[in-house]
Amino acid sequence: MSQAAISIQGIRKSFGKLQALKGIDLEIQRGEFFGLLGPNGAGKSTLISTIAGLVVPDGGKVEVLGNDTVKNYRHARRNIGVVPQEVVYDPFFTVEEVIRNQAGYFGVRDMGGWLDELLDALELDDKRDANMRQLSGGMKRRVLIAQALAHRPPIAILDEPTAGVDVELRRSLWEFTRRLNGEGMTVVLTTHYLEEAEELCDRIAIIHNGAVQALDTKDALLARDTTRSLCVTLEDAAARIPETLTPFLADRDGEEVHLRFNKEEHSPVELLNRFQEAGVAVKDLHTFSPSLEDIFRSLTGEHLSTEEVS
Ligand SMILES: Nc1ncnc2c1ncn2[C@@H]1O[C@H](COP(=O)(O)OP(=O)(O)OP(=O)(O)O)[C@@H](O)[C@H]1O
Repeated sequence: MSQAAISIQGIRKSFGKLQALKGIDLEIQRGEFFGLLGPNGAGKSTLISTIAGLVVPDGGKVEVLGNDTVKNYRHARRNIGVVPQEVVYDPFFTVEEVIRNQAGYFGVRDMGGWLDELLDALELDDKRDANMRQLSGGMKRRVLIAQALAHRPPIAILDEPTAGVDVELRRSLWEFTRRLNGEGMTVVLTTHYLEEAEELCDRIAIIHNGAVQALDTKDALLARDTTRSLCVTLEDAAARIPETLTPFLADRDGEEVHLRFNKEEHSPVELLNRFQEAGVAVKDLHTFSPSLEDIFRSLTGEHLSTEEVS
């Protein structure tokens, strides 16, 4: 079957005068690990809510495995598990009850071994009888993920699942989502962590001001920027930069010199030779390529990361 997992066609949504989504077209294929990136207020959560049928668009339509999210809400909704950004929970239930209730809501009475698998993968085994209010913030977040996946949907949508989560848990969540994706689940992830998108996603849509600014594979996005950097450490901190290299000079701090060049026109070896020709000795060097953060910044003019990834 060639049907897309999620087909988004011309979605528009305004809140009063604010146009949150200005006509979004996206097709997410089955089995993809898809990243939705954008700065705060770009429209990512509104788009996710539209896919989940929680927001009715002003125009356009979304289909989940061929089911229209408005006309055929129940079928569309059953095929997705949404992990919301906000941690909302019922304080009166235990972890196991919360997960079972959610499965029941989608008509799954017998979770079989899936409950244990979820609890194990999310490291919640010893918390299965704990009351939700007894859990730490990170644990509650893990329960939200288990809850969203309780009915074993073919598509998982994770809205910043690792925001505020410690490094170790973040790693284990990455592993788990990667495993689910490897088993055939389509995963859509919104994140502020470019490191996360770079590591996990096959294709990435960059959303800014309610519109798709770029949509491509991660590798193609990274290849768009042909700028490269060469950083050298000079033997002599007072040495003059050869004139042939001054057009490339991005920064200098004593013996540390940062050169920026276009890889299609120049090479690091050529630039190093220019030092040698001018008799300036180089004691160390390294090169680096632009990151998704650089590409993101050049497309949107904004930084994506609001927190440090430690
Ligand atoms: N229910 C609402 N009523 C009014 N304005 C809203 C509502 N929901 C979202 N908005 C506005 O729509 C725009 C897009 O918001 P949205 O939450 O979709 O962005 P986002 O990309 O998910 O941002 P973040 O990364 O901060 O979560 C924002 O300007 C937001 O203030």
